[in-house]
Order: sequence, then structure tokens, then C-alpha cells
Amino acid sequence: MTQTTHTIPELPFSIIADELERLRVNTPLVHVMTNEVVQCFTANTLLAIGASPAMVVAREEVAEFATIADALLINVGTVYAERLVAMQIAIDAANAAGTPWVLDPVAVGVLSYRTEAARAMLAQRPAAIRGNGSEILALANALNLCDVTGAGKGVDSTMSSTSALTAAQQLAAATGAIVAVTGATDYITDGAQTWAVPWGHAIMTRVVGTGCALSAVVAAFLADAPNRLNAVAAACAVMAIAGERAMECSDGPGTFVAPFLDALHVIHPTQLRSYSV
Ligand SMILES: Nc1ncnc2c1ncn2[C@@H]1O[C@H](COP(=O)(O)OP(=O)(O)OP(=O)(O)O)[C@@H](O)[C@H]1O
Ligand SMILES: Cc1ncsc1CCO
Ligand SMILES: [Mg+2]
Repeated sequence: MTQTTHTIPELPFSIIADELERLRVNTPLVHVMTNEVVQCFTANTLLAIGASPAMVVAREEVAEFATIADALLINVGTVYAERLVAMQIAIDAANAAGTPWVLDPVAVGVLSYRTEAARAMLAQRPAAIRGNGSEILALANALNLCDVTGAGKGVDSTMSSTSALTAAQQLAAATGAIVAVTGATDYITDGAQTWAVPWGHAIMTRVVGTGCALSAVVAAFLADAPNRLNAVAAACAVMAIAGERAMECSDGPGTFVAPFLDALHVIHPTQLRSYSV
């Protein structure tokens, strides 16, 4: 039965701690194919949390690297024809090698070229999809799962995560992917079970690429994950908690990034376990 927002449990700190501990032991190598805006911030985010990023994009190299890597991110933020060809080669190689891959459907629903590209990718078994409310609604709409359009404002969402929750659950059930819809509260679902991640700070929408970097972190947590729902939820939680902590010593967007990376670096499983009741 579909859960409603009233009955959705908050992700326990014990799960966040266990998943973070697993990531710190694994130190996964993440193959990142993302947009031109967020490359450096995404790489720094992965390094701060304890993963290894590599931005390999040439069509001649992506199949080899998707096979070597522990996880792959496909982000369509600045997609164009040549990049899309390389992405499809990378996805095929990842699937052949058993490398989990994540789709970030940036601005899907706003532009028909990327909407069709992302819709086609859904048939290629992404392990997870991470998007804002508008993007998740648009993807569900592209699969005829809902009548509501995403109404995204470019790459920004006009829809709350809560308004996209049912679409997220339907999208997960239809694709087999874990779906994370982010916003004031993040919801992470496999279609049957859903976790709520209530932490974070609205300033994260005023700094470019926090969602894109989160999708890379989702890929990192998915590497060799025994429980994909918990892995994706923990990725969302660690980013949101770090965002909240960063705001304690930040005056706004310009001073947010440095304490955010520091918070990702120092967040520790033992400390998270101490929050468990
Ligand atoms: N109103 C809010 N309050 C608290 N945290 C938020 C809020 N909105 C977004 N976040 C957090 O910001 C991060 C990015 O989520 P968001 O939904 O803004 O992604 P996005 O729109 O894809 O971002 P981008 O495209 O700029 O990378 C997540 O960790 C999310 O929990
Ligand atoms: C601003 C922007 N434009 C294309 S991708 C991107 C990064 C945020 O999604
Ligand atoms: Mg985004």
C-alpha cells in the first residue's frame, strides 16, 4: 500500500551511521558524467565525504572506466548530442559490468530533448534516480504515471518534494530504481517502503549544484550496497545534516561552501550513533 506523508518514518541515525561507515571503508571510485556547472564542487564533495571522483567523459574512454568504477553518475544538466552518445555507452558498459548507475534528470520536463533522453534511460535500469519535485513529477509524467507536469523553472523546482511523493513512489515501482525526491524534506522510496529525511537548510537552493553533488554522493553510497534504499537515504541524510551544520558558521551562499565541505569531512558514524534514541 502506498504510504502517505503522515505515515512515513524518519530515517534512523543508526542506519545513516552504518551506511557512512561502509562508505568510509569502501572509499568508492565514482565515475562522474555531469554538467559543466558543477564539476569541481561535485569532485570536492565526493573527496570530502571519503570517495574518489573521476570525471571521464570521452566516448572512447567511458566504457572502460564504467567497468573499473564502483558507481556511475549520469547528470543531463548540460547534455548535448555527443555527450548523450557517451552517456549511453557508459550506461551499457555499467550494466554489463554490474556497476550501479544514478540518473539526475536536471530540468527534465522543461526541455523536450533531455526529457526524451532521460525517459529512454529509464528502460536501462538505473539503480537510483535523484531529482527535485519538478523533475520527479516530469519523469513520472513522461511515463504516463501521472497527469501533473513538473513545471520546473529551468533547473529549479516549483514543486515541493511532498507534492511529488506519490509520483516518486510510482516511478520507483515502474522502473525498479530507488527514487529520491529532494526539497525541504527528502523522500527516498523503492515504491513499497519510504524514508523521510527532514534535515537540511533552504540556503542549499541558493548555492549551485547541491542537488547535483548529492546525486554523485548517492552513487558513492550505492557502490556494493547490500540495501539500496538505505544507501540512497543515507546519502541524502549526510548531505542534509552537513548543510545544516555548515549554516551554523556561514552568513549566506558565499560563505556556505567551505564549511559544508568541512562538515562532510568531519561527520562521523560514532557521532551519528550518539543521536539514536
Ligand atoms: N527548503 C529546503 N530546506 C532544507 N533543505 C533543502 C531545501 N531545499 C532543498 N534542500 C536540500 O538541498 C539539497 C539539494 O536539493 P534540491 O532539491 O535543491 O536539488 P536540485 O534542485 O536538484 O539542486 P541543483 O539542481 O541546484 O543541484 C538536498 O540536500 C535537499 O535536502
Ligand atoms: C545552473 C545549471 N544549468 C544547467 S545544469 C546547472 C546546475 C544546477 O542543476
Ligand atoms: Mg538538480
